[in-house]
Amino acid sequence: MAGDTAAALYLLAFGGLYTALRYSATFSPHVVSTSLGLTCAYTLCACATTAAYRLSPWHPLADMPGPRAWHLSSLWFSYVSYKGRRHLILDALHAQYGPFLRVGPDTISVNSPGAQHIYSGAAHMPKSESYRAPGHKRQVAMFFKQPSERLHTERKRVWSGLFTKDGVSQLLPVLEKRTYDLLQCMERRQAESPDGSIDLTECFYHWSYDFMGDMVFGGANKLELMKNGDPQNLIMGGKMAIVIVDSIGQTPWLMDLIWHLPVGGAVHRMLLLGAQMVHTRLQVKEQAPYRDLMSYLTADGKIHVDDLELDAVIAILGGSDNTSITMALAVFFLTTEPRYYEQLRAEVAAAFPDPNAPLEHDTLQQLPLLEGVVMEALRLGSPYFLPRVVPAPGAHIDGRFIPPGTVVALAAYSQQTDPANFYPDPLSFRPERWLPHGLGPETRANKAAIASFSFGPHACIAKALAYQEMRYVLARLVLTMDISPVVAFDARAFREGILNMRTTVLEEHLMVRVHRRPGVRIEGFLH
Ligand code: HEM
Repeated sequence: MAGDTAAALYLLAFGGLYTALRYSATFSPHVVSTSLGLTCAYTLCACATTAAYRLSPWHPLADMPGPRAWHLSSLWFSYVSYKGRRHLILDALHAQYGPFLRVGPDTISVNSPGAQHIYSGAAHMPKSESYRAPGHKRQVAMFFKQPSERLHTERKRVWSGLFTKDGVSQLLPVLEKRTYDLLQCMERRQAESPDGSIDLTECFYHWSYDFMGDMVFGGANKLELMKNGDPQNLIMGGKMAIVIVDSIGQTPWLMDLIWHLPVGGAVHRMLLLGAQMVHTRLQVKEQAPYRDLMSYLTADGKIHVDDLELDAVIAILGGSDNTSITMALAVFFLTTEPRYYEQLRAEVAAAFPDPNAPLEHDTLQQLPLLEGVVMEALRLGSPYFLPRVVPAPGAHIDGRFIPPGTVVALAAYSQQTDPANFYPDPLSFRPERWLPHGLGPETRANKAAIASFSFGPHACIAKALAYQEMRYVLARLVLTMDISPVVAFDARAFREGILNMRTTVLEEHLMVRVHRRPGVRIEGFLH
């Protein structure tokens, strides 16, 4: 039962009790306090019985180790998720308790390569309730959680038209234009800034929103964040919506309640924005010279407009958030260890001696250090916790039986920093670990352990495009710009302030100075 329905029934029961006492033959003047007392007593009994059962040896997860307090209620895990250091806390707890860790009454985290099976098609594990659309929304999808595997496959097939080789190749001129817009935006903001510095992450956020606006709506919504800034607070509003779903969503009944409170406003606003954008796009007569996502979704007229709105939100958020933050982290690591910036430039410049030349993707993906930079930024920057539900009659992970109904997720960060997979210096940004000679004869760089795009039928639909975007922008940046952190920049504080709640939130700004390289043209330069 949804949390808000349960709360309504609770109030109804209280009202019923009050009415019964009020009009009973043995009427007492303390009818309100008696009703309240009885309701509280009932609540306490219900909580105590539930808590006792969750801690008891009869609970199906009784033999799973983990902090006892976390077994009592999923509220702990919601709180830990909300604070943004869940991946670090889980990592420490896995080190203490082993690969299987009970993190809630019905939830476990698994730190083992075998846990990738959770996401495979063969496991048939649906996304957990944390992905469910709150507020009894009619739509069939929230963060791509469809009610059945068949509906999910059907919807993904419609989307996939855009992500074929042909679909993506149409977007490349747009990517190139938006990247030149980014370079101009960086220079303009720097010239306008009183201390001559810019927040590079913000520039990347704005770039990715503008590019997604083109990709999803053919530019019909004219967001133009790089030009106009973000007066509607789209970026932080979108992030807040993800944070709420990823943290409070771990306690689904609470999510249903939050939906009706002001704190759920970020999710409401995001859905409203999706609705407005779809509406604008559907009104536009003149289409873009390439196929946008909406053209695929509306092609056969079968997808309900409510679902179009939700898909638009998924595309804008999913498509802009991860890419921009991965690039920001890559530049953070490259500029705090400038030898990497120089080495990367040397590699890219050897392949493209003219900094304004078109950057063919086939060449970009052959550049080993560029690949290493992207892989390291993904490895350290995507500590996701993606919960799935074990179907009946249960499942085996690494030979251990997991009862049906258990919510289970891979401890991605622990795998991505495990010395068994990445050695030496698993916690450091070392792009050369991906090169043929790596970091010496002992090097381990286990690509299969990178869970950044997840696995199986729900894996990221845009993985190839995302790689293409990141390679393209990073290559163009190093070819055209010198970038250095401002003198006061504290790299340690920046790294410690990287929070993750499925979206990455930075406590510190990535403040840099940029200088255009000699011979580079930016204004009006397009192929
Ligand atoms: C560095 C960039 C990106 C990363 C690291 C990334 C990561 C992921 C991950 C981990 C998932 C699985 C989520 C889950 O199961 O809860 C996912 C799914 C998804 N991503 Fe991405 N993503 C990126 C870029 C993009 C872009 C550019 C788009 C474009 C719209 C996109 C669209 C989607 C969609 C639609 C899904 C749902 C797929 C499904 O459930 O079948 N992503 N992504």
